[in-house]
Amino acid sequence: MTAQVEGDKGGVEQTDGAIGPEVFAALRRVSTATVTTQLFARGLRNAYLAGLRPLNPSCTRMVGEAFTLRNIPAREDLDVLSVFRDYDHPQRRAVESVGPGQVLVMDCRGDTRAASIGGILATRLLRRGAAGLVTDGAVRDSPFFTDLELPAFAAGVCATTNLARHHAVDLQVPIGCAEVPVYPGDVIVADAEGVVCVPRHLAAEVARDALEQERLEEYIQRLVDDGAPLRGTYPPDEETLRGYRES
Ligand SMILES: O=C([O-])CC(=O)C(=O)O
Ligand SMILES: [Mg+2]
Repeated sequence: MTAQVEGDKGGVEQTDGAIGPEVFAALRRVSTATVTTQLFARGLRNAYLAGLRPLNPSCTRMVGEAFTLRNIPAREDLDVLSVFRDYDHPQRRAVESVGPGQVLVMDCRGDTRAASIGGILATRLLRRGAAGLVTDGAVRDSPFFTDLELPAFAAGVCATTNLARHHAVDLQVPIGCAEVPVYPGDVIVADAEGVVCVPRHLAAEVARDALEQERLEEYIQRLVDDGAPLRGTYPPDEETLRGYRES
């Protein structure tokens, strides 16, 4: 694994070890659109978790390491209400294991016919210091999520409890979420547009180059807003780049 330290010009550079806080800080400042372009430039075209929407539109900014939970289809004889008497049920254990700053990412195989989590468990995640939650299934208690100060992204809402469709099996294994591969420790980045998964080993360089892309695009945006045509401006030719460097 690689990790990152603050570069001498305020950027981020790779070293060995954990992901540095400056990488998370940089990713918090850039859009998911920019992050997908940086991943695309590195050959990764399937990083955006299509179809997931924020449950609280005023609480969408989320960056953190993925903590994964895998569900398989439920079975009537196994998935009954009494399983929750076991506090170590994998769904409950997942909630009580997510660390501060981590994002709980749940694989529900895109099945929104039952919830994957509800308001009480989400409140517990918030109190544990989680950065947020992501599911390619549904949530229940969705009106409660509208005001919850926890970024939460789901493919739908459904009043039915998880046991009807989902059998939680594994924590911290590679999963598919909205058909995107998510490995434990990958960096999840979200904004009002949705959720992107950044492979852990790319987090630092994507953060660095995304910041630079956004600076340049802000400059281009201003030029276009002032009436500049696309030709020569977007993408920028040498003259526009010179103007940007001198700005
Ligand atoms: O049964 C569930 O999915 C859990 C639930 O409602 C909650 O956390 O409030
Ligand atoms: Mg509930």
